[in-house]
Amino acid sequence: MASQPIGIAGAGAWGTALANAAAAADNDVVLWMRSPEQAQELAATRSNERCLPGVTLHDRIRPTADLNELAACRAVLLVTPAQTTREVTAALARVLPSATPLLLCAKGIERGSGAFLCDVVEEVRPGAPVAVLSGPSFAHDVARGLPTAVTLACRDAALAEALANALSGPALRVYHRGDVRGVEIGGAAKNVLAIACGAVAGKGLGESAKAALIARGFAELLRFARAYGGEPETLMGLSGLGDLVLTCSTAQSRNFAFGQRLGQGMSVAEASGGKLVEGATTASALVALARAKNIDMPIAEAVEQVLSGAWTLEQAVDALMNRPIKSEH
Ligand SMILES: NC(=O)C1=CN([C@@H]2O[C@H](COP(=O)(O)OP(=O)(O)OC[C@H]3O[C@@H](n4cnc5c(N)ncnc54)[C@H](OP(=O)(O)O)[C@@H]3O)[C@@H](O)[C@H]2O)C=CC1
Ligand SMILES: O=C(CO)COP(=O)(O)O
Repeated sequence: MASQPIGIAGAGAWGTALANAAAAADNDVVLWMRSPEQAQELAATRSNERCLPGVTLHDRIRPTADLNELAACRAVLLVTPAQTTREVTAALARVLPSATPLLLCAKGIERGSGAFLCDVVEEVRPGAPVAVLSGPSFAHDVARGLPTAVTLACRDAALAEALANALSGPALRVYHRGDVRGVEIGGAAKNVLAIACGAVAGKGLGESAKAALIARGFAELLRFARAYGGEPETLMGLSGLGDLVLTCSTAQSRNFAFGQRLGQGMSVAEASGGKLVEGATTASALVALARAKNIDMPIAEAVEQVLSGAWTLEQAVDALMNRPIKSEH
């Protein structure tokens, strides 16, 4: 069992960084990507210059474009954008044994259905083990071997512990937990809130406003998680508060950088700079889920109104500042 490789589906920045971390944790790694040309290039150059420049692939990583090579893995990490979860899980379901655990590493909520990603995976692979890996972790930091700590959640406690041990290495500490819903909510929602923090930075509204947004954003996260079955303690940990603080603090985050460009006056269409901005695709689904249960999420609402073109940023700031004064908790 221990000699089976770890599989990674998706060789973007995060998939490649996790491949290096898993290899550093003494695993053979099969790194799958959809493009045969990219797989050949990674195998030949031992680097992924397009997605993670300047990082050398660990010797124990085998790049491939053949999905069948994941069939012999002891677990597969799904590291493609949130909105591709259904499609890629369906492709994996055709080749993986039903007992192979799938670890979701994307952060988002499915648009259209409003489904949490673990529910999407369970729908596509009924009865197969599913886990989620999330927390404050920039791909470049992990790939460079900088100290990082994340949370892995799985309803099967023994499996959560085994997977956390398998992936923990010299620079990556993986904590385990049973609260799958809480962990995935933290990762999905913090991206939306980080857009707001970026916009505050881009508009020059000051560090005090940013700190207020983080604290009030965290209150939104807690309310949402409670209503959808997440445990408050989970949200207070790495995958909630930890990732919210990281993503709201620096333009190293694509979500923050996107918000920052909006704040500087760029249009929604221009601001992503061609990069994956998960908060922008998840905002409408998050807000729809909040409205469905009457959860007060004014910051997420404001982000959604700006992204949909209903409000300008100035209107969003006015709306947030002119809410009725109330008790803090
Ligand atoms: N980057 C980071 O620091 C972190 C990212 N994450 C999360 O991980 C997820 C992926 O992010 P990241 O790796 O940075 O994104 P990237 O944009 O760097 O990479 C996305 C990868 O997914 C592949 N892909 C896209 N669509 C499909 C598809 N339909 N089928 C198969 N492969 C596909 C892309 O392949 P191709 O090149 O062929 O298009 C690319 O390799 C996101 O949800 C993100 O929030 C989580 C923690 C940290
Ligand atoms: O999730 C991340 C860090 O934990 C990466 O954030 P971005 O997608 O905003 O770059």
